[in-house]
Amino acid sequence: MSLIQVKDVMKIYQSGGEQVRALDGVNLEIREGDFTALMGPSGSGKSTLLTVMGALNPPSEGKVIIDDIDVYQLAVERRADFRSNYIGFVFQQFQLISYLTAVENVMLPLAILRYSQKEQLDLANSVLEKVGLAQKRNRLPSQLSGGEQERVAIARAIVNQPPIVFADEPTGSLDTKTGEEIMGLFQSLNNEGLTIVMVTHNEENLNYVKHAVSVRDGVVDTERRTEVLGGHNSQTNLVSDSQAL
Ligand SMILES: Nc1ncnc2c1ncn2[C@@H]1O[C@H](COP(=O)(O)OP(=O)(O)OP(=O)(O)O)[C@@H](O)[C@H]1O
Repeated sequence: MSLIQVKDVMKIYQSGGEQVRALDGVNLEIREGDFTALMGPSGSGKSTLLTVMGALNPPSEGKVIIDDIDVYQLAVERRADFRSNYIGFVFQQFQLISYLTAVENVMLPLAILRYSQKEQLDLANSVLEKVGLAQKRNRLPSQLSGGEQERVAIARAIVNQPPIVFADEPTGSLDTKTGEEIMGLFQSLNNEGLTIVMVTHNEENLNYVKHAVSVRDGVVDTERRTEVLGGHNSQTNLVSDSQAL
């Protein structure tokens, strides 16, 4: 079933006196349970597409429909509520709050959604356990490695069980081995049903995804679907290479 539909999306930024056409007629469908990589050269529009899909960045033209909801038709406050319930974000620089511990960082989205203190703590602890950080829950971000900070950011993104996570270059600042561990974590979350859309420059990450989309000059250039065999993906399993929509 199609969970996210991007329909004829244009995004034009005003930069000084200039107009930058960051997205130029994008059509894309993300199915429920998909794990999609957005790849492409620097400046091609990947992050813009991610934020437009993530209900954070209104398109100049076109629509984004998530679970049959036309997200930019929602008033700003309702769109913020929608984001809180439907979408988790993981950014390359993690964006953890430096003076809060790991568990306090993970509790934040639940505090915003007005969960009780006990629910916040119980859910944050259980999700930190899931990402392998239960022992370090009381550390500040500065007392954690890059991979561990990434795990906290992932825990924070999934703590209120949104159906979708968007990640922008989540392995960009990690060494190869840590990057592989993080991709393995994303893959196991996807196997549990989480829909994930990820911007990445790293071709190795294609080993973990089900669907790769190439973005060039603000358009979706090609799409490839991978077939998952026994829970493991391989680039050799690419089964189709079709022109996008
Ligand atoms: N807020 C903004 N104002 C003006 N121009 C912008 C803004 N954000 C992005 N752009 C421009 O839009 C185009 C697409 O940028 P975007 O960040 O989406 O590309 P990207 O593919 O994610 O790049 P990278 O891989 O380098 O992160 C670029 O030309 C960029 O300079």
